[in-house]
Amino acid sequence: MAAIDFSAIPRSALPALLQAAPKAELHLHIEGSLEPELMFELAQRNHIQLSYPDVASLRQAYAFSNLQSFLDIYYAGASVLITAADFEAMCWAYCQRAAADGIVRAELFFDPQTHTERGIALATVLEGLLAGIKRAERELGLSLDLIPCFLRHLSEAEALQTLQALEPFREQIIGVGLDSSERGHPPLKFARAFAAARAMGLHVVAHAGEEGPAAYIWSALEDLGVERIDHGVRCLEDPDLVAHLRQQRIPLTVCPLSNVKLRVFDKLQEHCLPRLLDEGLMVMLNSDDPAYFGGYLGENLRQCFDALPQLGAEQAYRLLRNSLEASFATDADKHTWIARLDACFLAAAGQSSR
Ligand SMILES: Nc1ncnc2[nH]cnc12
Ligand SMILES: [Zn+2]
Repeated sequence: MAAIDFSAIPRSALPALLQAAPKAELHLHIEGSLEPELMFELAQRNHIQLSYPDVASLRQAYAFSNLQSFLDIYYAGASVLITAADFEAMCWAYCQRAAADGIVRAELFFDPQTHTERGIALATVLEGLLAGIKRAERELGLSLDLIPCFLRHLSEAEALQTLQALEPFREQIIGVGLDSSERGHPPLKFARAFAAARAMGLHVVAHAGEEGPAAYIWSALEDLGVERIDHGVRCLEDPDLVAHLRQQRIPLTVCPLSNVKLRVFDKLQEHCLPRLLDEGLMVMLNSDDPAYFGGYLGENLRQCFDALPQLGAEQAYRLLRNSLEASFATDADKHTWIARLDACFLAAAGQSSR
């Protein structure tokens, strides 16, 4: 392949290119894709009373001061999910939006304990999500996999019980993650649960360095053995960590609109994304909880390229390519998608693909 001449791609061409080019989403909580309209529909169907009278007032409540203020509302929202059909509807709705954004691969987080604690069987959750996934693979041509996450505000014993409950579904998941309230819950707390997951041959990832310090990123790498860091934006506070992340090519699944909504950064213009790219880190964009944070992956890309004039065609290519490379898809699939990505950028630069 000819080297892509990024200087030949004008900034005005980027929105269409970012939209059309193949990309992966690696940090998406499927419960965070539950839009208020569907939430109210499911609440009515399941005879559940929400704390807000209508969609408009619920949306108004989406003004968060930090991660915990969001999580309180997010867990309450998930309480409308009761039957497999509910999980399927939520999953299918996300997949349609993902396909419209040019996503070819998505690795979906879900929180088993958020549902089992309410008496919903893990089998029901998985039956619904897998039905949505199968439909999206068939009708939209997406490549999808599931990553259950342990809730870090709960104990390690509960994480181990959850892992045990997941064992019958081993072939339906590709990895495990760690999410929920970060501060006060260092990764080390889950060292045995992650060792057990690795022993099952599962991929392992963890949220770290979103609100928590750079030390939590080190701990996720060293104590849990994670392959990717979810968020990780606070790595910049530790130059040794930045050097390590660069040398080891550890992916950081960065979520800019989430970071602004949860007040990690005051505004997108102040987001550290350009610095992370300048440091040569393997970053890509993700939507995290798009129904709550004001946009899906396409919107994250659009708003970042609008707000950050330092980003151009080369950075756009890097972000998309990193997303595909950092995925847990097969090498053959990654190769196919990267060839398509290259063809998109070569065409935009007016170069031939051959
Ligand atoms: N951004 C986030 N951080 C931690 N836990 C989460 N669960 C859902 N979204 C999350
Ligand atoms: Zn997240």
